[in-house]
Amino acid sequence: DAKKKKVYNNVKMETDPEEYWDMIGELGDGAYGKVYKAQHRQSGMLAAAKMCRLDGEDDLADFMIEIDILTEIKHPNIVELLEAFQKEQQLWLLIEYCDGGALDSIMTELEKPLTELQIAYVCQNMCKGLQFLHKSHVIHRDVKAGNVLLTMAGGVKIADFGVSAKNKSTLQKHDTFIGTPYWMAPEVVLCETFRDNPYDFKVDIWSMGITLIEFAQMEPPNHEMSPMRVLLKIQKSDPPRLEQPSKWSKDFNDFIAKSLIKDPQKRPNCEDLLRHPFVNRTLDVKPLTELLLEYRAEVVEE
Ligand SMILES: COc1ccc(Nc2ncnc(-c3cccnc3Nc3cc(NC(=O)c4cccc(C(F)(F)F)c4)ccc3C)n2)cc1
Repeated sequence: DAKKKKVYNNVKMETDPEEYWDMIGELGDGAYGKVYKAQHRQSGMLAAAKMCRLDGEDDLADFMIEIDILTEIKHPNIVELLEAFQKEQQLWLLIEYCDGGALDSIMTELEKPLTELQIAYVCQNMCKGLQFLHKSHVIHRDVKAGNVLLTMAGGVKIADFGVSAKNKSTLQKHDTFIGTPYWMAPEVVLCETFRDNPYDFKVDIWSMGITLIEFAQMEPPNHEMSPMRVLLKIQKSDPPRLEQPSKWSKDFNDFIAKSLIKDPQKRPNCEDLLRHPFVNRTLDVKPLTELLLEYRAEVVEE
């Protein structure tokens, strides 16, 4: 019988994106496939376009998890899916282009960490984005500076470049860990208590706490250790702290301590954290736009 044509309402089936979009540059060539900078011919709108190969029968169904998440989640602090195309064995995802790039690349390029005011502004926006994700019953599971995108206007957008959404359902596939261990919460490391755990969204709060240390020190805690050693350390040691606490405000140190509470039941959620004095105040976008102009100057220079 004719293969039942699956209807994917968010995907333009059997359509070539190049009918509407010009590929004007390359953004990266990661494990997931090629990513281009694309411009919409009609509107001039910019996008990041990722082409994924559909080799297996169930590949499209797996990518549909990512497409469904991104279609359903519309929030100023989460990257926005503009369009998705399927053409033969290719799936194209087009995401609104964030012209500031990823925060880990910005720190690497400028060879310096963020200031406390820049961290507070980014943290406030990340909390709002994560709050929305969690309210939509989506757990990110790989929060880190490399998954935070900026726009030159000072927009902060949570993305996920790492594993395909398929691995979002479980952290393990064929018993290999997926995702980077340095940002992993203790309960994830323990794992046996992890499945069907009502507090599993709290893993993103821990990873955000680790990401704040990464913003302040350019690297996550224990970055000098091997991934395997880190898993044991996270599980058995006290929560990490800033290396030089006296260099930072009491509020910043306290916010990190609360995000890095080992017991997920005692760890605060995004609502709780948005009431914390470190982020519960009017924060100017200026420190971040200054950072972006420095970064823009640096990149142009090269
Ligand atoms: C090297 O310099 C730059 C300069 C600008 C940019 N800007 C930019 N803006 C938007 N997207 C990207 C991007 C870069 C590399 C790979 N993928 C990118 N975006 C992207 C993200 C996704 N998916 C997600 O971000 C995603 C997937 C699942 C869940 C979630 C979340 F939980 F956050 F909602 C987010 C799918 C397809 C694409 C093309 N890059 C990046 C690097």
